[in-house]
Amino acid sequence: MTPKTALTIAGSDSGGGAGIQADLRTFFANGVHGLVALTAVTVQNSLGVQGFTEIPADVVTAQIKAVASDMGVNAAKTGMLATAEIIRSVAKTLDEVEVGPFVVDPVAASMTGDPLLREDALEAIRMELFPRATLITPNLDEVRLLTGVSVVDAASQRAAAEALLEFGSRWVLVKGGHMTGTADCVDLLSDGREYITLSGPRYETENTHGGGDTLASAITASLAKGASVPDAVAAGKKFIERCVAEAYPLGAGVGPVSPFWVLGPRE
Ligand SMILES: Nc1ncnc2c1ncn2[C@@H]1O[C@H](COP(=O)(O)OP(=O)(O)OP(=O)(O)O)[C@@H](O)[C@H]1O
Ligand SMILES: Cc1ncc(COP(=O)(O)O)c(N)n1
Repeated sequence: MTPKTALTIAGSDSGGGAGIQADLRTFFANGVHGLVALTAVTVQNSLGVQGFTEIPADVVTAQIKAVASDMGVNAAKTGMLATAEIIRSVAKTLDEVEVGPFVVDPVAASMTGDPLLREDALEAIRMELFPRATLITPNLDEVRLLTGVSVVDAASQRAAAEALLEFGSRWVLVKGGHMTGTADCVDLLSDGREYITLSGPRYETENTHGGGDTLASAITASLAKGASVPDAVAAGKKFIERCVAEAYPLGAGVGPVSPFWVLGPRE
């Protein structure tokens, strides 16, 4: 049977832990066929991002149009978008082709602090993509950059969700992976009417490279299969928890979260 399809519009991670590599393996692990519009090639390992080259904007949009017109897209997500020009071109293309539910992960920098966007591009994501998004999934650094709100507890997490919804997405997920002083990892999902707290154990590990991408692509896979946003986010949270629990060291720096558990027990 032909599986549902999910499109990632994102960059490549030569270390294989984040970016399209994380998205494609998460799509596979969640039973959907992955489609790709590559935006940038990063030179990256466990220690950080040494540099990147962006793909010309017309080549990014041609990839989207090629797969959408022929194969159909049941849901789509964005990761690293690199430049304001790519963002504006993607936004225009989304008005011309059907991609189903649309998840925007406003990736601004790697977890090692290296920029993944040229200057002024985050503002373009806010202006051009948030109003078109079914769901946006910022982490706490991105929340601060976008709204000025520093999330330190449940009240400020809710204030951040309210401020982010002003930018026009239908739903927002304020991820709490980087919140300090909490025993659990608490993410907050809201559409302005419902406020849904997703709480799970915080695993002791340094190896969380690709965690944000993996969560957003697991959510996108569920949306492609027809789940509601709350159900897709709940399933994504369960998926990422298991991936963080089984994360492994690789290289001298930060290792990746692991989807290998889906293969069952191995030697
Ligand atoms: N140590 C942990 N244990 C369990 N879950 C975690 C842990 N760290 C992050 N998570 C979960 O992983 C998901 C990604 O959250 P996070 O806030 O880390 O996003 P991010 O900063 O975009 O990710 P990245 O690590 O890729 O930069 C969230 O659902 C969060 O609750
Ligand atoms: C190509 C690409 N896309 C996204 C990330 C963010 O992932 P992380 O925050 O885990 O470094 C990354 N490092 N590289």
